[in-house]
Amino acid sequence: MTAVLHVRALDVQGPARPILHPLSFILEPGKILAVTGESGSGKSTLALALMGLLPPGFQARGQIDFEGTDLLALSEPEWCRIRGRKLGMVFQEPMTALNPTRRIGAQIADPFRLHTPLTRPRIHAETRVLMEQTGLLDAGVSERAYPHQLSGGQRQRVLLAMALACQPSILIADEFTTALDARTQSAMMALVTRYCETHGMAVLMISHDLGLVRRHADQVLVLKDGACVEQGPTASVFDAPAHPYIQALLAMSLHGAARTPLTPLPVFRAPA
Ligand SMILES: Nc1ncnc2c1ncn2[C@@H]1O[C@H](COP(=O)(O)OP(=O)(O)OP(=O)(O)O)[C@@H](O)[C@H]1O
Repeated sequence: MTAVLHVRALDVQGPARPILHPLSFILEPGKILAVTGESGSGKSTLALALMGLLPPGFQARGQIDFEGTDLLALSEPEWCRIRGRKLGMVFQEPMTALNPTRRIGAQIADPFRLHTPLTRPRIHAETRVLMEQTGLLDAGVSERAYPHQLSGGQRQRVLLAMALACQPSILIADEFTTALDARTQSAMMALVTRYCETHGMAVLMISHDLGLVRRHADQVLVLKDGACVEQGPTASVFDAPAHPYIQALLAMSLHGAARTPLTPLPVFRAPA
């Protein structure tokens, strides 16, 4: 199958040190690639690099080939034409990603206004469809609500609605179900999977939740200290993990941290 995104030897240098060591992978249409690894392993940095949103002082090198264009060579105006239209992203922190001073209906409508020629009544109708698909209408959330009037999970749904609005070729979802209860999490994953099946959307899903990864991802990439330690089809990575790091992550997720002896972090050590 032809890749929708081909990442070759992508690395990210931070202000003081390398954050991501060279990574290569592909995203296939209609498939989900999960990126997992411990906190600080570089998952969000990878997502931000793919969206051209690295913080100041960070530098990405390598190649991110999307529809014959190297994204790393794009100017900011070129990025603005692609972000939100071809590449959708759901960020980890919904409160910082939403504008607190604007009603959520207007924010969900933004991608239509920015990237499509739809008329105002059509935009309004499409906004309602997205609110219905993401369960916001059923939860009694009004288009006129402000972000602070919503729960964390509802705000996460608003971000998903915005990301899906233009039926992107790629969705980058950074821990987007972490704030959701199990039932809502599975409804959101069902919606994402439906977009994969019906629109051929490819997904890069960042998650600590190995159960979620196992249930939904086609491929897995495991990061440790900014380097890829294992990647491949989900069944192979879970059933026969080659690297001791993923073996340890799986053991902890299966048996629970309480049964796994952990080295205490220096900050929690009792004074001598
Ligand atoms: N703005 C920044 N300036 C300097 N270092 C940063 C900055 N943002 C992230 N880092 C560092 O980059 C590394 C990777 O961080 P990143 O947020 O990508 O990890 P992560 O795997 O997404 O973690 P988490 O699961 O906790 O979100 C960490 O060591 C972090 O301290």
